[in-house]
Amino acid sequence: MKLQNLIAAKSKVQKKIAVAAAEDQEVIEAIASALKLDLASFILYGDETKIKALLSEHSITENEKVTITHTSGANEAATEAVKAVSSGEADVLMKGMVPTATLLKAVLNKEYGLRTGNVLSHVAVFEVEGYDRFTIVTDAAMNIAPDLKQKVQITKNAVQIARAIGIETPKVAPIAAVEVVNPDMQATLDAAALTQMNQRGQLKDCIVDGPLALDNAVSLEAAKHKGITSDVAGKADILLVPTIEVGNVLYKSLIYFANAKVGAVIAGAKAPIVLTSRSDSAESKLNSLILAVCSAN
Ligand SMILES: CCCC(=O)SCCNC(=O)CCNC(=O)[C@H](O)C(C)(C)COP(=O)(O)OP(=O)(O)OC[C@H]1O[C@@H](n2cnc3c(N)ncnc32)[C@H](O)[C@@H]1OP(=O)(O)O
Repeated sequence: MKLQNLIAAKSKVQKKIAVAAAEDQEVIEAIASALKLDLASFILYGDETKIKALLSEHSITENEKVTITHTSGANEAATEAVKAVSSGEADVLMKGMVPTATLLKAVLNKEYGLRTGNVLSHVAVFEVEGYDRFTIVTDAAMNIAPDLKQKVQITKNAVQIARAIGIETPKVAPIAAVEVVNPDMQATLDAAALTQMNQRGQLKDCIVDGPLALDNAVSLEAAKHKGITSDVAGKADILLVPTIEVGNVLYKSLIYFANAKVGAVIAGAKAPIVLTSRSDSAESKLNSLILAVCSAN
C-alpha cells in the first residue's frame, strides 16, 4: 500500500489549502510537488518576500492556483489561515513555520476556530515496508492523556480517516503493555471498555479488540504464540495509543528506525488540518496533503 496512490481517491472538485506561515523550504517543496500533481490550490499566509523567494526556487509565481497573503508573525499567520478555513474560503489548513501550540490554539479559538464540539485528534497513516496494509497511529500529537470519553472520539476520528482512504471496516487495537485486563493499568481498563462499547454498537463502523500489546496487534505470529483469538490481533489497521508519549515515540520510531513513510492530519475539526513536525520531510508533508485532500471529500 502506497500513500501516494491515494491521490486517485481525491475528489473531482479541487480543494483549496490555507497554509499558516508558508515561508519554509520543505513546506514550499511539498506545495510545489502538490501543484505538479494538480492536487489542490493554495493560499499562502506569511512573509510575502520570503515566500516569493522560496517559490521562485521552484519557478512558481503567483497564479490562480497559488496566492499569497502577507501577514506579520506566527500568530497572525495562524489566525488568518484558520479564518480562511472557518469562513469556507479554504477546505484544508496546513501548518508551516508556526509552533504547533500556536496553530492549535487558533484552531480551538471559540470565535473563529475550527471546533465542532468533538474532540480533535491527530491521525497518522504509515506505509511500513513489508506490511500489506497501512498502519494508522492515533493520537501522537494532540491529546496528551485522553480519558475513556476522549478515546471514544479519537477512535471515531481515526475510523473516519481510515474509511476515507478505503478501509471500510477498520480493525482497531487499543494498545497497552499487556493483552490482559489489569486493574492497575488504566490503558487496559479503557481498552476493555472500548471493546465492549464496540460489541454493543456504541462504536460503529469498526472492529475493536483490546487490550493488545503492540506485538500482538501487528504480528499474527506473536498473537498465535500468546494464544490470542481475535479479529484484530495480528492485523490491526488502527493502533489507539494510551498517551501522547507512547504515540509520539511510536511515530518517530517508525520513521527513524523503520524508514516508514507517513502522512498525518488532525481530524474532528470543521476541516482536516495538516500538522507535520518541522523535522518531517517534504515527502511526508506531501503525503499529509494527499491524506487531507482525500479526507476533505
Ligand atoms: C507527531 C509529529 C508532530 C509532533 O511531534 S507535535 C508535538 C507534540 N504535540 C504538542 O506539543 C501538542 C500537545 N497538546 C497541547 O499542547 C494542548 O493540548 C493543546 C492542543 C495546545 C491545547 O492546549 P490549550 O490551548 O492549553 O488548551 P486547554 O487544554 O486549556 O483547552 C482550551 C480549550 O480547548 C479545548 N480543547 C483542548 N484540546 C482539545 C481537543 N483535542 N479537541 C477539542 N477541544 C479541545 C478545551 O476543551 C478547552 O475548551 P473550553 O475553553 O473549556 O471550552
